[in-house]
Amino acid sequence: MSDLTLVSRYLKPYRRQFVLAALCAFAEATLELCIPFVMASIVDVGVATGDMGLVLALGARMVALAAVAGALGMGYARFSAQVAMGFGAGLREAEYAHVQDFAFSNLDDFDTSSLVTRMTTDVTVIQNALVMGFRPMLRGPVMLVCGLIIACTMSAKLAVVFFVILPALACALALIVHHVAPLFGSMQHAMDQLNDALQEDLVAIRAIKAYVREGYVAERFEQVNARLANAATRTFRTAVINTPVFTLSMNVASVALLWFGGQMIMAGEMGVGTLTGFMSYVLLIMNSLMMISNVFLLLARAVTSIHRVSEVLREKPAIESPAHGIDHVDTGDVAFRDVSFKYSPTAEKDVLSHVSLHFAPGSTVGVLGATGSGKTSLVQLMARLYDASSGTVEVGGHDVRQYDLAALRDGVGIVLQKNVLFTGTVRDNLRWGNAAATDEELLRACQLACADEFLDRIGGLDADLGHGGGNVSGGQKQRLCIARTLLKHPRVLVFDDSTSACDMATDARIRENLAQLTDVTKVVIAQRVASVMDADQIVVLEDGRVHATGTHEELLQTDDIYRELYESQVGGTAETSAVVSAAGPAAPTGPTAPASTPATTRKEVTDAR
Ligand SMILES: Nc1ncnc2c1ncn2[C@@H]1O[C@H](COP(=O)(O)OP(=O)(O)OP(=O)(O)O)[C@@H](O)[C@H]1O
Repeated sequence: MSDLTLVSRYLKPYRRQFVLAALCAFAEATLELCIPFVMASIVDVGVATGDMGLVLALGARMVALAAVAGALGMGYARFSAQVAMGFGAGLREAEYAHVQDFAFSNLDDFDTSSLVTRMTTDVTVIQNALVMGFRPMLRGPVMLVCGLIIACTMSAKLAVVFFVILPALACALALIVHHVAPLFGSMQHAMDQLNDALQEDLVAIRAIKAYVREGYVAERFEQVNARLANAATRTFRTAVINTPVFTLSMNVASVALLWFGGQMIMAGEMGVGTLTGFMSYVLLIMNSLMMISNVFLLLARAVTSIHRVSEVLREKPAIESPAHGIDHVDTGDVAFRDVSFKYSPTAEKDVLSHVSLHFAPGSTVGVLGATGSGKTSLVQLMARLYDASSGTVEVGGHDVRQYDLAALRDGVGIVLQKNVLFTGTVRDNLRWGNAAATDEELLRACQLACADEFLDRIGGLDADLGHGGGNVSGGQKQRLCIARTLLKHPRVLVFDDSTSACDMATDARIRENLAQLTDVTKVVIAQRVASVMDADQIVVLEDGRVHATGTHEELLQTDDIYRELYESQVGGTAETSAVVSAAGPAAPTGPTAPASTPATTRKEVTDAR
């Protein structure tokens, strides 16, 4: 019921059309009820007395009634379409807007494909229930009650037939609806699974081809497709039983009425016209029951969808802006104070454990650690993409929870590990960072991110990046994503392995350029020691804990993990490395490539391919 109240809120803008549609349906049903009555008079009075004038007058009345009923039916179609389509659009919009407010943790709770189904198929199911169910929902009870009253007035004796057959039919239809309602739930779930498989396979179609796994994914798709087909077959196999049950009841009622009615005519208790009119009401009454059962079937399906849509609308965003939050990040000072974090409150183990760190404003901080050690989790807390489970994360001297979310995320610019570009031009994409940026500002950001090196080749700021940025290479995509974040002019800039697809020389040039941003704190997560060895501070994470912090030289001396990483990537023993390090990182194997490195490197050519 609460789901229904929640969803019906989106009907409010269409109240007028809703009432008009209801009035049309109601009036149409009432007029239709009068028609058999007039028909009985034509036969019993007009034909019986041979009064042709009366027959014609009553006939004209029947035609007029039918015409007005038809016009009302059209009125209903128009208003109900406005209600259903407007309501559906409003509901989809509300779901979409609410999903935009979801925190990362909310998104972890819903599969993308399920969200898609809930915004499309489920809304369509509710719309269909409105368009197809509203009219019979109003007409059904009106026709049933009025039909029974009129039938009783015509012949109370004959109407007894209804009181035997109708309860039996009602019970049978109720049983069918009761049985079929949960089946709709399983069918929608199977639909989610199909969408999930479809989405994953289409997104990964290139990888599927590269690994020659077409056969495997086709088989997997066949399975989910068969599951949906089976669920739908089970559901509709049961749902359609109401048609033969209805036909059977109808035929039994007709035979019984003809049998008893015939005897009554022969006994002179009833006229032929009355029986003819009565038979029309049989059809009307049975039809009304059929309508009501169909409405229940539609509603049973719609209720499942309403519940699924309500689940989305009810999901409370895990992270929200505080009222009157701080609207600007003033400095790039970052502090983690005894921070622990896990993705789910029920998870046994913390992903980050008692992390305490301080990054000075304007400094460069490198974050290293094995995969899964918690690097991404650590930096996500700075922009409040997730909230720490305990302890506090401070940016610019304030707890991140005190900031207005938009202000915080403008102040802490993250180039995510799984970065994305969108359909559109380079300019459109860069302006995600700053909608008001001029072309000069866009080009300056591209220069800093070393994206200017390929920009002319792909067609400049007007180049079309294609769907998901598919027209550029991995390394080029990363550089455009860096430029986009730079345009936000953040106080803290976070690179989550954001240059992994760039060659070493480009990586070094980007770092050199970013070093010019002296008032910006730069936090660089990297797999390559070379990417962070110039940093003011390097944080080594192990299994969610801070294993060590220090400069490159300090860590070489004191930290086993760092030393091993350095030796495995750069080569040499700790002693020789210390010598190398003492000699400066500009050694041939170091990170800073000669300034004369050609703009287009072997790696980039490979990327472009
Ligand atoms: N959305 C999530 N839900 C649940 N667990 C997660 C989620 N994201 C990451 N984890 C888990 O948290 C741990 C730390 O992951 P995180 O991504 O922070 O590591 P990382 O050091 O950045 O790894 P990598 O270098 O591979 O990117 C891992 O064990 C991972 O499985």
